[in-house]
Amino acid sequence: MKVAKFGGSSVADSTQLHKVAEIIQNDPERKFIVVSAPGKRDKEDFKVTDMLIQLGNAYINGEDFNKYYSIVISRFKEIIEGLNIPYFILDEIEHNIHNILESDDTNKTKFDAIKAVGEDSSAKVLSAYLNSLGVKASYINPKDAGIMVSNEAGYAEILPESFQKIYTLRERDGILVIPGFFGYTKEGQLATFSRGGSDITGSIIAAGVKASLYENFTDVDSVYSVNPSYVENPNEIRTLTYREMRELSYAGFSVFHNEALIPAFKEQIPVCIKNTNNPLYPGTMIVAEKKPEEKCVVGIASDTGFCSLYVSKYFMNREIGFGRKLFNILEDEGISFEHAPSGIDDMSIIIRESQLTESKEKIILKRITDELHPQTVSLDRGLAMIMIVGEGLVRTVGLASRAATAISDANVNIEMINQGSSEVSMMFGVLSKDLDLAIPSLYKAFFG
Ligand SMILES: Nc1ncnc2c1ncn2[C@@H]1O[C@H](COP(=O)(O)OP(=O)(O)O)[C@@H](O)[C@H]1O
Ligand SMILES: N[C@@H](CC(=O)OP(=O)(O)O)C(=O)O
Repeated sequence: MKVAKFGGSSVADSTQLHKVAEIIQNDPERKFIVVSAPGKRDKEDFKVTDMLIQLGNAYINGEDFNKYYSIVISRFKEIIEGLNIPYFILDEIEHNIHNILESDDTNKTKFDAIKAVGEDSSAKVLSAYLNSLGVKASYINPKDAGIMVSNEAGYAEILPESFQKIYTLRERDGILVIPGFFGYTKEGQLATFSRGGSDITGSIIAAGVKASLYENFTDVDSVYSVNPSYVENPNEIRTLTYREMRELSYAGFSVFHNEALIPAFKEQIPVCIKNTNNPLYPGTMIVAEKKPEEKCVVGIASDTGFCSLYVSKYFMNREIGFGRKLFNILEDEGISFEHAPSGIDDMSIIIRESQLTESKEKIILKRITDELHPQTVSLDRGLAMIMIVGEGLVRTVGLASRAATAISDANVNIEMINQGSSEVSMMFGVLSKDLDLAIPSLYKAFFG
């Protein structure tokens, strides 16, 4: 039995949904179908989830939300008409939105429930469409499927007790269409995963039902060695290990959510990234182990929006508890960190900029100055992280120098290097504005 997840681009309109139905019917093993909310139909288009977020924000701020409501409803109206399925589904979608807004829930819960309307509606639409084609299919709400999550709206995590119930879905008749992106807390409240979280639902279902394969259908033929927005026709990756894909998706390969690999990895379910627009193409397999390859680097990922908190103090290495006190300050202020390279007298902590408002920055710098008495403490914004990833990395001589040469060939200054903490990746920090130069140069050095 397989799980097939169809992303926003695959359910963006009725033409895409025709393809989805054909893919489902072409393989009787495709029993568990997970869907996202309708995504962009072209570059200028909007994602339904973004409109729902605008709707939720407008509602909470007491502003007029009708503009966003109409956009969402007209998108589903177009899809329902294009598929020629019963019109009452549109009424159901409208009722759902009104019920959420008029409920007694807190604004936080209502907001998450509104965010999930896109996925929930997509699943209802697809199961009705499959029925109209004579295929036995039913919509399954995540509560009914057993997806129980932690009480962290917008960042929910799966609870381990979910998997036993999910396994029982195997006994149900026909195709099960499950909305991605959300689950329910023990108290019965809806909570969404982080953005892009339908990939996580697909992986949870695949692990729960012990699927033979988790197929993730998107709009590209494969995972490429570099984000295709930086390089034309980049190298296609045929096979990746879970470790490689997790590092790459964490560092910016948005094609697959980095948290989505964990449930599949725990149950050793192979994952295949495939193209809804070219379903016979083999795609990219993600597996536990692969044969050693000639090329030790499989991909170069990058992401912007980081800052570096730099602290220096003589004899930092000998001051017992210095690191703990520094991290305690961050913990107290509710800040998580990404990397923390350190030296004898220095430590840099890489943090996502979105976490540090100007007032938070002031508080943290003052507390470090007052409580740790460093020589220097400063914060540099506008950083990008580049991650070079490959299983063979630790065994290959001269890789760091090849990468550093490629970056300097592009006339880009390296702000930071972090190698050694992960066996499969090497990290370089550069200024965000230099990414357009550094990435093509690195790509040329390793794949050109
Ligand atoms: N290394 C990469 N390989 C393939 N696609 C990538 C990579 N990095 C970023 N992407 C982007 O990921 C997109 C697919 O992910 P996403 O937009 O989330 O799809 P979906 O709508 O199917 O969920 C691609 O269109 C591509 O622009
Ligand atoms: N619709 C949600 C969840 C998701 O996974 O979407 P997509 O498959 O389009 O990345 C979002 O936009 O975050």
